[in-house]
Amino acid sequence: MGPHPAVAAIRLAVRRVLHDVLTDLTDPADRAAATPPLVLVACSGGADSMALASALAFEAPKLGIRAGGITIDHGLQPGSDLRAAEVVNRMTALRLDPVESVAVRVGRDGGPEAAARDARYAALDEAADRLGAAAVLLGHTRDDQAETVLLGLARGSGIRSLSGMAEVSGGPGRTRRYRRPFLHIDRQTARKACMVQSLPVWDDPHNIDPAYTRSRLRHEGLPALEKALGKGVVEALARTAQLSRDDADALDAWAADAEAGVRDADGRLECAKLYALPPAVRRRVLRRAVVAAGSPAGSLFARHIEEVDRLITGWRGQGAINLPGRVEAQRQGGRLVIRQG
Ligand SMILES: Nc1ncnc2c1ncn2[C@@H]1O[C@H](COP(=O)(O)OP(=O)(O)OP(=O)(O)O)[C@@H](O)[C@H]1O
Repeated sequence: MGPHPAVAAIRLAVRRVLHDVLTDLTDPADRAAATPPLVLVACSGGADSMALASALAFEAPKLGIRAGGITIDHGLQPGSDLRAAEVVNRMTALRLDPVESVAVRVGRDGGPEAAARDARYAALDEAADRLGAAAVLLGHTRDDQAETVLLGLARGSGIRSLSGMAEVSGGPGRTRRYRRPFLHIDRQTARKACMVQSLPVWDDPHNIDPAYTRSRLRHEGLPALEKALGKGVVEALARTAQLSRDDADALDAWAADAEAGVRDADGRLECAKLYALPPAVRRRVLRRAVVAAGSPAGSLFARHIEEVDRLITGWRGQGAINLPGRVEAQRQGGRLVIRQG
């Protein structure tokens, strides 16, 4: 008898990703540096990442891959170090090796969720570099993706923010470090896979704390939407993410091409040529120019770009616009001058 369908589903998802990781290791230097290659799972001890850890432990040896695990202790609750130690034990019991717990100090920038995430990814990057990992697997599910799309929609900042999380994304110097094998797997399946394999899971109290936006969305928002629109809404939102990502990538590529055509010999942006571009492309060209001038991409919001755009489409002699990172945008003689002050 084969494994339970939930276990088969998570294993297949992980197997596919491990094949991709091996395909990406085409650089002979990479292959030589890490033989056999190491893949890490980022494990919180929750159902999603425990299911992921179990599937990685099962599939990796069959492909000649070493499987390890990292858990991050955010130090946000009393006893979090003991819990991290317990997660290490659980990963060790799955025969992952190496297994580590890394304690981080969570700052305050951008609210508690964002600060914890920043600290977590910095620690995962550091661990992956130090251990020479070819990839780090994350346990985000289709439900997480649906939540991310809704959060993006509520921000009102365009299709890039509707495109949710990528199946493959980068860290510093590594464009394809993070992999999300479960983006097409629902949370129930991950939970079921843990249950039938008798894997103990730890439910993060933050996930049910109504003080957190994502938690409210998970426990109140999405169920209300499902009630109103039907059960397929999670799947539809996840599909929206994929379609939006493809559209956003295409528009970004268009904007990269268009940018060269709207600069004059001195590299300044010509307002008349910008005006002639479709708004979606023009706003992207402006965003690229503002980021290139030194504005941190993470602090630049749609409203900033809209204001710069009004120098092109709503020109009535307005003054310089101040942007994050001490960048200034100003219209001068039919040209847009964007520079750091
Ligand atoms: N403390 C942590 N240590 C290591 N990895 C983590 C930690 N917290 C989150 N992750 C990684 O990020 C993924 C998404 O985490 P998040 O908290 O957003 O979702 P979740 O649904 O609570 O996941 P899980 O059920 O695995 O805890 C996790 O599946 C895991 O891979």
